[in-house]
Amino acid sequence: MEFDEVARRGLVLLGCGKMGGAMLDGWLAGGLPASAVTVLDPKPSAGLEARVSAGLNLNGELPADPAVAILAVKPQMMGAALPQLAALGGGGTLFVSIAAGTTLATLGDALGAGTPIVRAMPNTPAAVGRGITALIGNASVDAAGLDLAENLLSAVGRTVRIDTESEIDAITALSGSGPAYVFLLIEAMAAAGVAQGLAPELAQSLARATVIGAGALAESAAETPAAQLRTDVTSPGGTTAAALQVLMADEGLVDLMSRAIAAAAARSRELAV
Ligand SMILES: NC(=O)C1=CN([C@@H]2O[C@H](COP(=O)(O)OP(=O)(O)OC[C@H]3O[C@@H](n4cnc5c(N)ncnc54)[C@H](O)[C@@H]3O)[C@@H](O)[C@H]2O)C=CC1
Ligand SMILES: O=C(O)[C@@H]1CCC=N1
Repeated sequence: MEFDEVARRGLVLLGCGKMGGAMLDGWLAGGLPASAVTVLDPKPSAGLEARVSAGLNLNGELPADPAVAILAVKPQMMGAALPQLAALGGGGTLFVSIAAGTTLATLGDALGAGTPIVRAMPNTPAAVGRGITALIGNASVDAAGLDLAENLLSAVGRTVRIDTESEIDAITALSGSGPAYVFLLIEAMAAAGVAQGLAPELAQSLARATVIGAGALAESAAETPAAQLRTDVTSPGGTTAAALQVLMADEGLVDLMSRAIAAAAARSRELAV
């Protein structure tokens, strides 16, 4: 992407943990100069500290008029952390919050009337440019502000604009948290392989390669419904059918996933303050 305006005016990142760090990696890999980035984080990782030699401003003074400020602290820390950036509110700096739960109204109250704020929900595959981020702006964000947020987020994967803020709870539960479900699937498949007598290392690499390969196939066959891709694996009376009888039974994976995602969405609503 073109980082011109962000490179010229600067980007401030409040909180550089797993998700802030994943996005930062993506932006730097995409050509944003480290010297354009100011990170505020009381517990910087060693990897982040190593970027200081490339010009990244770590816990130093804020730029006077940054193009964008990214809020990537935990929702529970937002109230304590946000005052550090309050001086940038109400004006030309676009705020982009990726915090689960925290609403546009809450952020607007903290940052002052007229502050352009985009609420976004990314996921950690952003670190390798394969994230998916949903975003929505408040009433103070104009078309250029939304474009800027979308440009930044599309530098680390795909983006989708939404019209209703409350959809973010379900999106957080599905794609924000979703990578964890896939990693658990790898763990569960590997453990099941070990239970069937495979060596742990072999089971791990088979499980991982299977999920990676299936993901790539789902991507290359984007027009084919997942149900068809599943059917393609399933020989009548064969091994896959035997497994799917277990996974697709009442209270099987579909029911379990539905309950898991409902729990995550409920937690997202609880985190709303
Ligand atoms: N981890 C994920 O997969 C995703 C996380 N998110 C959201 O991203 C946000 C961050 O989550 P993670 O990166 O997982 O958490 P994390 O705990 O890895 O990172 C949070 C960072 O904030 C820093 N921090 C704490 N207090 C601070 C303060 N007063 N000022 C500046 N920095 C401060 C911490 O030192 C830490 O590095 C959360 O709001 C979460 O809801 C959104 C989508 C996905
Ligand atoms: O677990 C969480 O609350 C955050 C939001 C989505 C992914 N991680």
